[in-house]
Amino acid sequence: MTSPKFDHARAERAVRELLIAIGEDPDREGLKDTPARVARSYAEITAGLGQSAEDVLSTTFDLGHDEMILVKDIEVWSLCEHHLVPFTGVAHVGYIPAPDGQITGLSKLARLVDVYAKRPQVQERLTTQVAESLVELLKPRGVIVVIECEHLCMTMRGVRKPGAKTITSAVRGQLRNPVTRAEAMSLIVG
Ligand SMILES: Nc1nc2c(ncn2[C@@H]2O[C@H](COP(=O)(O)OP(=O)(O)OP(=O)(O)O)[C@@H](O)[C@H]2O)c(=O)[nH]1
Ligand SMILES: [Zn+2]
Repeated sequence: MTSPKFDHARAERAVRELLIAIGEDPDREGLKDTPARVARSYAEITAGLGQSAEDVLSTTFDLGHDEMILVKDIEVWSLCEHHLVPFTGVAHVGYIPAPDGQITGLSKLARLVDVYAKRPQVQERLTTQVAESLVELLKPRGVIVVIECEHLCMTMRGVRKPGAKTITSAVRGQLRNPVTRAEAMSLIVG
């Protein structure tokens, strides 16, 4: 779902301007449909701007499960807000349900990552937003979010260090307890 704020005509004009700025001819055969294509592509990769955590965490149910639930290796594609090039990797999202046992669907954790990844972002904020929205909406006893990404702004340009990975975490509630945290980390790393 595209963000309602997305202005296709303006995005097309901007891409046309950018092509001119880099010394290209936006009217040559190969480029004539590019502004519209790039606009559609940006609508898709910034679709999270039109979504909220409430949209995806509205389905909850009570399974009486009171131990940690962890979905690991959720693919992440986000957009570095400094250079507008991708950063990509995986997110691991775990929580210990609230005492009333309310849990959400497993796919909703992956959808939540996308809500905050599909927009101009920095990895630290992405990590915190996923954790904070789980705290707010599921009222769990604990949350752990670990994200590992490669930033193309560090690979294809600038410092040019392919393979460098940035790892960020946000840990809340009972998962800050060293024993529980170590158990979660062993599941993530193992
Ligand atoms: N903390 C953080 N930094 C990021 C992230 N994505 C990109 N950056 C950094 O943002 C910084 C922007 O630095 P600037 O000096 O303003 O830009 P620049 O001249 O293009 O920097 P270089 O990338 O070093 O060439 C760079 O160090 C990037 O590596 C992120 O998700 N988190
Ligand atoms: Zn960057």
